[in-house]
Amino acid sequence: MQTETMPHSSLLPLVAEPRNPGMDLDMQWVRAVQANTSAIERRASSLPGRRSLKKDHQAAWLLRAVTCIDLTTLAGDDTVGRVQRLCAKARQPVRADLLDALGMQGLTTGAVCVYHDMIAPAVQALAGTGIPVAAVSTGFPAGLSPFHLRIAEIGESVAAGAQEIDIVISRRQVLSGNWQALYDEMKTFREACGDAHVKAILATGELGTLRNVGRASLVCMMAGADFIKTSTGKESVNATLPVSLVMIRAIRDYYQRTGYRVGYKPAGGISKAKDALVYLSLMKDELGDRWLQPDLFRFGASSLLGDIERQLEHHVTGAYSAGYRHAIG
Ligand SMILES: O=C[C@H](O)COP(=O)(O)O
Repeated sequence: MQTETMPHSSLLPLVAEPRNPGMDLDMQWVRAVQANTSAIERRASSLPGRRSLKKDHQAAWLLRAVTCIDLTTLAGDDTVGRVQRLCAKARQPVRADLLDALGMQGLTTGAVCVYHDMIAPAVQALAGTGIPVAAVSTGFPAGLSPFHLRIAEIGESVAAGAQEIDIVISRRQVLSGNWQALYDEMKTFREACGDAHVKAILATGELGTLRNVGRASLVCMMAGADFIKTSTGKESVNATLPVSLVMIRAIRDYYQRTGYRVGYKPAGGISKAKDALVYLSLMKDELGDRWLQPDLFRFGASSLLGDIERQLEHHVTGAYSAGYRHAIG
Protein backbone atom coordinates (compact mmCIF):
# COMPACT_ATOMS: atom_id res chain seq x y z
CA MET A 1 0.00 0.00 0.00
CA GLN A 2 1.22 3.49 -0.72
CA THR A 3 2.02 5.82 2.15
CA GLU A 4 -0.55 8.28 3.44
CA THR A 5 1.61 11.26 2.70
CA MET A 6 0.90 11.25 -1.05
CA PRO A 7 4.28 12.72 -1.93
CA HIS A 8 3.51 13.12 -5.61
CA SER A 9 0.60 15.55 -5.56
CA SER A 10 2.92 18.36 -6.59
CA LEU A 11 3.22 16.65 -9.96
CA LEU A 12 -0.49 16.99 -10.61
CA PRO A 13 -0.35 20.16 -12.71
CA LEU A 14 1.88 18.31 -15.13
CA VAL A 15 -1.01 16.11 -16.17
CA ALA A 16 -2.65 19.14 -17.75
CA GLU A 17 -1.39 20.65 -20.99
CA PRO A 18 2.16 21.92 -20.41
CA ARG A 19 2.31 25.69 -20.02
CA ASN A 20 6.00 25.56 -20.59
CA PRO A 21 6.65 22.79 -23.10
CA GLY A 22 10.38 23.41 -23.05
CA MET A 23 10.72 22.25 -19.46
CA ASP A 24 12.29 18.87 -19.25
CA LEU A 25 10.24 17.47 -16.38
CA ASP A 26 7.00 18.68 -17.90
CA MET A 27 7.84 16.99 -21.13
CA GLN A 28 8.76 13.75 -19.42
CA TRP A 29 5.48 13.56 -17.54
CA VAL A 30 3.39 14.67 -20.42
CA ARG A 31 5.03 12.11 -22.66
CA ALA A 32 4.04 9.49 -20.11
CA VAL A 33 0.36 10.26 -20.56
CA GLN A 34 0.29 10.99 -24.27
CA ALA A 35 -0.93 8.02 -26.19
CA ASN A 36 0.25 7.44 -29.72
CA THR A 37 -2.89 5.61 -30.70
CA SER A 38 -1.73 3.98 -33.90
CA ALA A 39 1.54 2.75 -32.35
CA ILE A 40 -0.34 1.35 -29.38
CA GLU A 41 -2.89 -0.38 -31.56
CA ARG A 42 -0.15 -1.84 -33.78
CA ARG A 43 1.69 -3.19 -30.78
CA ALA A 44 -1.49 -4.50 -29.14
CA SER A 45 -2.55 -6.33 -32.28
CA SER A 46 0.75 -8.20 -32.44
CA LEU A 47 0.53 -9.36 -28.82
CA PRO A 48 -1.63 -12.47 -29.24
CA GLY A 49 0.94 -13.96 -31.64
CA ARG A 50 3.98 -13.26 -29.47
CA ARG A 51 5.92 -16.04 -27.82
CA SER A 52 7.33 -14.43 -24.70
CA LEU A 53 5.70 -17.14 -22.59
CA LYS A 54 7.14 -20.47 -23.61
CA LYS A 55 4.49 -22.74 -25.03
CA ASP A 56 5.70 -25.88 -23.30
CA HIS A 57 5.35 -24.06 -19.99
CA GLN A 58 1.80 -23.07 -20.76
CA ALA A 59 0.24 -25.09 -17.94
CA ALA A 60 2.49 -23.29 -15.48
CA TRP A 61 1.41 -19.93 -16.84
CA LEU A 62 -2.22 -20.95 -16.57
CA LEU A 63 -1.66 -21.92 -12.95
CA ARG A 64 -0.02 -18.54 -12.42
CA ALA A 65 -3.06 -16.89 -13.97
CA VAL A 66 -5.31 -18.70 -11.49
CA THR A 67 -3.39 -17.23 -8.56
CA CYS A 68 -4.00 -13.78 -10.02
CA ILE A 69 -7.77 -14.02 -10.46
CA ASP A 70 -10.15 -11.90 -8.43
CA LEU A 71 -12.90 -14.48 -8.69
CA THR A 72 -15.94 -12.32 -9.15
CA THR A 73 -19.68 -12.36 -8.85
CA LEU A 74 -21.39 -9.00 -9.26
CA ALA A 75 -24.95 -9.84 -10.17
CA GLY A 76 -28.20 -8.42 -8.88
CA ASP A 77 -29.37 -11.94 -8.10
CA ASP A 78 -26.31 -12.97 -6.07
CA THR A 79 -27.21 -15.13 -3.07
CA VAL A 80 -25.31 -16.35 -0.04
CA GLY A 81 -25.31 -19.82 -1.60
CA ARG A 82 -23.75 -18.58 -4.83
CA VAL A 83 -21.08 -16.67 -2.92
CA GLN A 84 -20.32 -19.73 -0.79
CA ARG A 85 -19.88 -21.82 -3.93
CA LEU A 86 -17.64 -19.13 -5.41
CA CYS A 87 -15.52 -19.13 -2.26
CA ALA A 88 -15.24 -22.92 -2.36
CA LYS A 89 -13.94 -22.51 -5.93
CA ALA A 90 -11.48 -19.82 -4.77
CA ARG A 91 -10.14 -22.23 -2.13
CA GLN A 92 -9.75 -25.01 -4.66
CA PRO A 93 -9.84 -23.43 -8.08
CA VAL A 94 -8.59 -26.43 -10.02
CA ARG A 95 -9.73 -30.05 -9.65
CA ALA A 96 -7.59 -32.05 -7.25
CA ASP A 97 -6.74 -34.76 -9.83
CA LEU A 98 -5.45 -32.14 -12.26
CA LEU A 99 -3.38 -30.46 -9.57
CA ASP A 100 -1.96 -33.83 -8.53
CA ALA A 101 -1.02 -34.56 -12.14
CA LEU A 102 0.72 -31.18 -12.31
CA GLY A 103 2.43 -31.73 -8.97
CA MET A 104 0.83 -28.65 -7.44
CA GLN A 105 -0.87 -28.09 -4.13
CA GLY A 106 -2.25 -25.20 -2.12
CA LEU A 107 -3.32 -23.23 -5.18
CA THR A 108 -5.94 -20.53 -4.57
CA THR A 109 -7.24 -17.54 -6.50
CA GLY A 110 -5.93 -14.07 -5.67
CA ALA A 111 -9.18 -12.90 -4.06
CA VAL A 112 -12.94 -13.11 -4.23
CA CYS A 113 -14.73 -9.98 -5.43
CA VAL A 114 -18.33 -9.22 -4.42
CA TYR A 115 -20.82 -6.47 -3.65
CA HIS A 116 -20.97 -5.09 -0.11
CA ASP A 117 -23.90 -7.26 0.98
CA MET A 118 -21.95 -10.43 0.21
CA ILE A 119 -18.78 -9.51 2.15
CA ALA A 120 -19.85 -11.23 5.39
CA PRO A 121 -20.66 -14.62 3.83
CA ALA A 122 -17.49 -14.43 1.76
CA VAL A 123 -15.33 -13.61 4.79
CA GLN A 124 -16.91 -16.50 6.64
CA ALA A 125 -16.44 -18.94 3.78
CA LEU A 126 -12.80 -17.95 3.34
CA ALA A 127 -11.86 -17.94 7.04
CA GLY A 128 -8.39 -19.32 7.64
CA THR A 129 -7.45 -19.44 3.95
CA GLY A 130 -5.67 -16.09 3.66
CA ILE A 131 -7.73 -15.33 0.55
CA PRO A 132 -8.81 -11.69 0.78
CA VAL A 133 -12.31 -10.45 0.05
CA ALA A 134 -12.50 -7.52 -2.36
CA ALA A 135 -15.63 -5.37 -2.40
CA VAL A 136 -16.75 -3.10 -5.20
CA SER A 137 -17.72 0.22 -3.72
CA THR A 138 -18.53 3.92 -4.11
CA GLY A 139 -21.79 3.37 -5.93
CA PHE A 140 -20.39 0.74 -8.31
CA PRO A 141 -20.73 0.61 -11.27
CA ALA A 142 -21.73 4.21 -12.16
CA GLY A 143 -20.25 5.90 -9.08
CA LEU A 144 -22.95 8.55 -9.07
CA SER A 145 -24.39 8.22 -5.57
CA PRO A 146 -23.94 11.14 -3.13
CA PHE A 147 -20.28 11.55 -2.26
CA HIS A 148 -20.76 11.13 1.50
CA LEU A 149 -22.57 7.84 0.85
CA ARG A 150 -19.70 6.63 -1.33
CA ILE A 151 -17.30 7.34 1.52
CA ALA A 152 -19.62 5.69 4.03
CA GLU A 153 -19.89 2.63 1.80
CA ILE A 154 -16.12 2.20 1.86
CA GLY A 155 -16.12 2.43 5.68
CA GLU A 156 -18.91 -0.14 5.99
CA SER A 157 -17.19 -2.56 3.63
CA VAL A 158 -13.90 -2.30 5.50
CA ALA A 159 -15.75 -2.82 8.80
CA ALA A 160 -17.45 -5.89 7.32
CA GLY A 161 -14.05 -7.43 6.58
CA ALA A 162 -13.15 -6.44 3.02
CA GLN A 163 -9.39 -6.19 2.70
CA GLU A 164 -9.53 -4.75 -0.78
CA ILE A 165 -11.86 -2.03 -2.03
CA ASP A 166 -12.53 -1.50 -5.73
CA ILE A 167 -13.70 2.10 -6.11
CA VAL A 168 -15.06 3.68 -9.29
CA ILE A 169 -13.85 7.11 -10.30
CA SER A 170 -16.15 9.92 -11.48
CA ARG A 171 -15.77 9.70 -15.24
CA ARG A 172 -17.00 13.28 -15.65
CA GLN A 173 -13.86 14.63 -13.94
CA VAL A 174 -11.79 13.00 -16.67
CA LEU A 175 -14.08 14.02 -19.50
CA SER A 176 -14.00 17.64 -18.33
CA GLY A 177 -10.25 17.61 -17.64
CA ASN A 178 -10.77 18.37 -13.95
CA TRP A 179 -7.67 16.53 -12.77
CA GLN A 180 -7.53 18.25 -9.39
CA ALA A 181 -11.08 17.08 -8.63
CA LEU A 182 -10.21 13.53 -9.69
CA TYR A 183 -7.10 13.64 -7.50
CA ASP A 184 -9.06 14.93 -4.50
CA GLU A 185 -11.74 12.28 -4.94
CA MET A 186 -9.22 9.46 -5.23
CA LYS A 187 -7.25 10.75 -2.23
CA THR A 188 -10.43 10.83 -0.13
CA PHE A 189 -11.28 7.28 -1.19
CA ARG A 190 -7.72 6.20 -0.37
CA GLU A 191 -7.98 7.68 3.11
CA ALA A 192 -11.39 6.10 3.73
CA CYS A 193 -9.93 2.68 2.92
CA GLY A 194 -7.46 2.85 5.83
CA ASP A 195 -5.36 -0.30 5.76
CA ALA A 196 -7.41 -1.93 2.99
CA HIS A 197 -5.91 -1.94 -0.47
CA VAL A 198 -7.65 0.30 -2.95
CA LYS A 199 -8.12 -0.42 -6.64
CA ALA A 200 -9.17 2.49 -8.82
CA ILE A 201 -11.60 1.46 -11.55
CA LEU A 202 -11.23 3.92 -14.42
CA ALA A 203 -14.12 2.58 -16.55
CA THR A 204 -11.87 3.13 -19.55
CA GLY A 205 -14.64 2.36 -22.04
CA GLU A 206 -16.24 5.63 -20.96
CA LEU A 207 -13.16 7.87 -20.95
CA GLY A 208 -13.18 8.73 -24.64
CA THR A 209 -9.48 8.63 -25.54
CA LEU A 210 -6.37 6.65 -24.70
CA ARG A 211 -4.78 9.89 -23.62
CA ASN A 212 -7.51 10.34 -21.02
CA VAL A 213 -6.87 6.78 -19.88
CA GLY A 214 -3.18 7.59 -19.42
CA ARG A 215 -3.85 10.80 -17.53
CA ALA A 216 -6.50 9.28 -15.28
CA SER A 217 -4.12 6.39 -14.51
CA LEU A 218 -1.43 8.82 -13.49
CA VAL A 219 -3.70 10.96 -11.32
CA CYS A 220 -5.10 7.92 -9.49
CA MET A 221 -1.59 6.61 -8.83
CA MET A 222 -0.47 10.00 -7.51
CA ALA A 223 -3.48 10.04 -5.18
CA GLY A 224 -2.55 6.69 -3.67
CA ALA A 225 -4.25 3.92 -5.67
CA ASP A 226 -2.64 0.55 -4.96
CA PHE A 227 -4.00 -0.81 -8.25
CA ILE A 228 -5.46 0.73 -11.34
CA LYS A 229 -8.25 -1.33 -12.92
CA THR A 230 -9.73 -0.97 -16.37
CA SER A 231 -13.44 -1.54 -15.98
CA THR A 232 -16.42 -2.50 -13.91
CA GLY A 233 -17.38 -5.23 -16.36
CA LYS A 234 -20.64 -3.33 -16.88
CA GLU A 235 -19.50 -0.83 -19.53
CA SER A 236 -20.15 -1.64 -23.18
CA VAL A 237 -16.36 -1.80 -23.75
CA ASN A 238 -14.29 -3.30 -20.95
CA ALA A 239 -10.64 -4.48 -20.80
CA THR A 240 -8.81 -4.19 -24.14
CA LEU A 241 -5.17 -4.60 -25.10
CA PRO A 242 -4.61 -0.99 -26.29
CA VAL A 243 -6.03 0.37 -23.04
CA SER A 244 -3.94 -2.12 -21.08
CA LEU A 245 -0.79 -1.04 -22.86
CA VAL A 246 -1.43 2.60 -21.95
CA MET A 247 -2.18 1.80 -18.30
CA ILE A 248 0.77 -0.57 -17.93
CA ARG A 249 3.15 2.00 -19.41
CA ALA A 250 1.75 4.62 -17.03
CA ILE A 251 2.52 2.20 -14.18
CA ARG A 252 6.04 1.71 -15.53
CA ASP A 253 6.68 5.43 -15.86
CA TYR A 254 5.28 6.08 -12.41
CA TYR A 255 7.53 3.40 -10.91
CA GLN A 256 10.61 4.72 -12.69
CA ARG A 257 9.98 8.24 -11.44
CA THR A 258 8.77 7.59 -7.90
CA GLY A 259 9.83 4.07 -6.91
CA TYR A 260 6.18 3.14 -6.15
CA ARG A 261 4.92 -0.12 -7.57
CA VAL A 262 1.26 0.11 -8.51
CA GLY A 263 -0.67 -2.99 -9.52
CA TYR A 264 -2.75 -3.60 -12.63
CA LYS A 265 -6.18 -5.24 -12.92
CA PRO A 266 -7.76 -5.75 -16.32
CA ALA A 267 -11.42 -6.61 -15.81
CA GLY A 268 -14.50 -7.34 -17.81
CA GLY A 269 -14.89 -9.78 -20.68
CA ILE A 270 -11.72 -11.79 -20.01
CA SER A 271 -13.02 -15.33 -20.22
CA LYS A 272 -10.54 -17.36 -22.29
CA ALA A 273 -7.32 -19.00 -21.11
CA LYS A 274 -5.50 -17.78 -24.22
CA ASP A 275 -6.47 -14.18 -23.37
CA ALA A 276 -5.07 -14.65 -19.88
CA LEU A 277 -1.76 -15.79 -21.42
CA VAL A 278 -1.67 -12.67 -23.60
CA TYR A 279 -2.16 -10.45 -20.56
CA LEU A 280 0.56 -12.26 -18.61
CA SER A 281 2.86 -11.92 -21.59
CA LEU A 282 2.11 -8.19 -21.76
CA MET A 283 2.90 -7.75 -18.05
CA LYS A 284 6.15 -9.71 -18.40
CA ASP A 285 7.25 -7.76 -21.48
CA GLU A 286 6.40 -4.30 -20.17
CA LEU A 287 6.92 -4.54 -16.41
CA GLY A 288 8.93 -7.69 -15.77
CA ASP A 289 8.48 -10.70 -13.52
CA ARG A 290 7.80 -8.69 -10.35
CA TRP A 291 4.41 -7.71 -11.80
CA LEU A 292 3.39 -11.32 -12.35
CA GLN A 293 2.60 -11.80 -8.66
CA PRO A 294 -0.92 -11.43 -7.22
CA ASP A 295 0.08 -8.42 -5.12
CA LEU A 296 0.67 -6.49 -8.36
CA PHE A 297 -1.49 -8.21 -10.94
CA ARG A 298 -5.09 -9.44 -10.95
CA PHE A 299 -7.66 -10.44 -13.48
CA GLY A 300 -11.18 -9.27 -12.63
CA ALA A 301 -13.13 -12.17 -14.06
CA SER A 302 -16.27 -14.18 -13.42
CA SER A 303 -15.84 -16.93 -16.02
CA LEU A 304 -12.11 -17.15 -16.85
CA LEU A 305 -11.42 -19.89 -14.33
CA GLY A 306 -13.71 -22.40 -16.07
CA ASP A 307 -11.81 -22.12 -19.36
CA ILE A 308 -8.43 -22.31 -17.63
CA GLU A 309 -9.50 -25.50 -15.89
CA ARG A 310 -10.63 -26.97 -19.24
CA GLN A 311 -7.28 -26.10 -20.83
CA LEU A 312 -5.38 -27.62 -17.91
CA GLU A 313 -7.40 -30.78 -18.34
CA HIS A 314 -6.40 -30.92 -22.02
CA HIS A 315 -2.85 -30.34 -20.98
CA VAL A 316 -2.83 -33.14 -18.42
CA THR A 317 -4.54 -35.63 -20.68
CA GLY A 318 -2.65 -34.50 -23.79
CA ALA A 319 0.60 -32.74 -24.46
CA TYR A 320 1.65 -32.13 -20.87
CA SER A 321 5.28 -31.15 -20.53
CA ALA A 322 7.15 -31.83 -17.29
CA GLY A 323 9.08 -28.62 -17.92
CA TYR A 324 6.28 -26.48 -16.51
CA ARG A 325 7.73 -26.38 -13.02
CA HIS A 326 10.57 -24.09 -14.14
CA ALA A 327 8.11 -21.44 -15.14
CA ILE A 328 5.94 -21.43 -12.04
CA GLY A 329 8.91 -20.32 -9.91
O1 LIG B 1 -14.37 -6.76 -11.94
C1 LIG B 1 -14.77 -7.75 -12.50
C2 LIG B 1 -15.72 -7.75 -13.62
O2 LIG B 1 -16.95 -7.23 -13.24
C3 LIG B 1 -15.90 -9.14 -14.16
O3 LIG B 1 -16.36 -9.06 -15.45
P1 LIG B 1 -16.76 -10.40 -16.26
O4 LIG B 1 -18.04 -10.90 -15.61
O5 LIG B 1 -16.98 -9.94 -17.67
O6 LIG B 1 -15.67 -11.39 -16.13
